[in-house]
Amino acid sequence: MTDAAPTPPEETYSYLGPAGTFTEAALKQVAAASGKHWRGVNNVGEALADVTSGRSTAAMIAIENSVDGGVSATQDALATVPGLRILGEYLVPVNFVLVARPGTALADVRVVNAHPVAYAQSRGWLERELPNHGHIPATSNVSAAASLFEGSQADAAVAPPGITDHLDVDVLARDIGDNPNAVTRFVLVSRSRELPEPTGADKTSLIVELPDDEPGALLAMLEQFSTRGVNLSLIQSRPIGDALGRYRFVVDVDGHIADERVADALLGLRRTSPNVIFLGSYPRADEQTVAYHSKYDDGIFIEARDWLRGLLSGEPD
Ligand SMILES: O=C(O)C(=O)Cc1ccccc1
Repeated sequence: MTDAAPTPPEETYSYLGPAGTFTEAALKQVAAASGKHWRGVNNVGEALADVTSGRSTAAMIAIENSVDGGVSATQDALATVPGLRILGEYLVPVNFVLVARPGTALADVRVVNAHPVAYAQSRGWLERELPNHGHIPATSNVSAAASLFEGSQADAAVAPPGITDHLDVDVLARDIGDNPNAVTRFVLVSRSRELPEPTGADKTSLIVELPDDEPGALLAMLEQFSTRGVNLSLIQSRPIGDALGRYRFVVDVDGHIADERVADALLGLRRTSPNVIFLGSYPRADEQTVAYHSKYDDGIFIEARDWLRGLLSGEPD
């Protein structure tokens, strides 16, 4: 008699919950997550801890939005939690409604529950229409509304338009976001070492530290990319936190680590930076093919390497 094979743990995906958040909408775009177990969590740290502990296969987290910039909690977590890789990016258009318990009028609203990132994106409307309001931070856009029924001192909440599918709330105002075209970028993060295949429309995410007190160190870092024809789509500084004036750079570059020009730039960074964290190469959400000059084609780098190898091994010219 043979032993039955152990049942593998159910594949789980963590996301900022509860159901109805924009983060859930991003996870719905992931074909591999369909039909799997989804675990709603309270913050980015909890989502990433699920991944590092092996409790979850992957986690969906917000990393950047078009109004308020980079999500610092996410950028800092990716810089400090070891072993994480980004498998893909997903874009979700975001707009917001102001909701309240049934029967509340806009004129009654004194205090508003809102996720800090949603609050930052609705600040113009809130300051104009509710100039004296107070703000209570919430863990997510849906929990902002849910807590109105759980003893919150707030009278209203900033929430996603789909909130009425989940909760019995009155919508006091629609489209309260300061930018009607706001988009949030999410990333799916895992511990997997498997690199997504290059598609020609890829992005590589890195975190780079600079040598201390070296004039021109930032320029030298940027030159690693410019001399290989590699375009940057994001560069943002975040304080390292141990002393004033020490920063790390969150960098997104066009291209895949399997592209020779990107690989060569990474070698240059590794030589010149005290710490380079490779967060992953993955397909761009906008599917835009990466454009670059033909002098940075893979074949040009390969030929140069072969030429050097030939010289070293004494091959005839
Ligand atoms: O996913 C959500 O709904 C969140 O609460 C986080 C968030 C906040 C603002 C814009 C996008 C995501």
